[in-house]
Amino acid sequence: MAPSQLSLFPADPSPELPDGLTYREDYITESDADGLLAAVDASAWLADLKRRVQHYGYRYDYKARQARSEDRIGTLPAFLEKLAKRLAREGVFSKLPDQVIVNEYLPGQGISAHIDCRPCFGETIAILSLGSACVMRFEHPLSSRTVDLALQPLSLLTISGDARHEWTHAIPARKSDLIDGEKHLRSRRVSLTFRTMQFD
Ligand SMILES: O=C(O)CCC(=O)C(=O)O
Ligand SMILES: [Fe+2]
Repeated sequence: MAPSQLSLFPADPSPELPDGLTYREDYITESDADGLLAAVDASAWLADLKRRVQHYGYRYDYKARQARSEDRIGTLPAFLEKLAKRLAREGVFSKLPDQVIVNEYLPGQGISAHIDCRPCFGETIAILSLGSACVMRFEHPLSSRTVDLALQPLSLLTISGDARHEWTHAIPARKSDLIDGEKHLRSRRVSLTFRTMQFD
């Protein structure tokens, strides 16, 4: 079994990741994660959604479901710039990511099924997970296929291709997940989502 499949939710005995998804465990170390969480927690949270978020680079407008050039906030802070540079250097992105959203999920919080804004953001989305594990659900609306993937802390998920354009992703709003057949109570999870802005 490929390492990327070890944490797949075993509802389907031979689940296959959607094309365009990559999942890597231990992308960062525990001490990197501690440093990132401290930096995030020293920054201001926006509390206008059900979950708290922070926006960097460009502000994302949840009502209009877009970010535009006029939504520019500024350059990424050093703690995110360092990761953005690593992601570009390693070829995860073909150019330096310039937009980051930090999401905080307390037990019971989630994000509803969506496709990240296609005209605003480039081909690749990269999500770094900190804190609690949680299940992300991918759904292919045309075929009704669903794939549940457990995102472990320190892991990096990249979404591109079919997974970016044809599948939705969501984090069910619940307090526990079934991971490898075992009930896993959620604690606080913080994710960092890196993107590249795309302008017409
Ligand atoms: O928090 C996550 O892992 C997913 C975040 C997400 O899908 C988004 O911000 O578009
Ligand atoms: Fe998303």
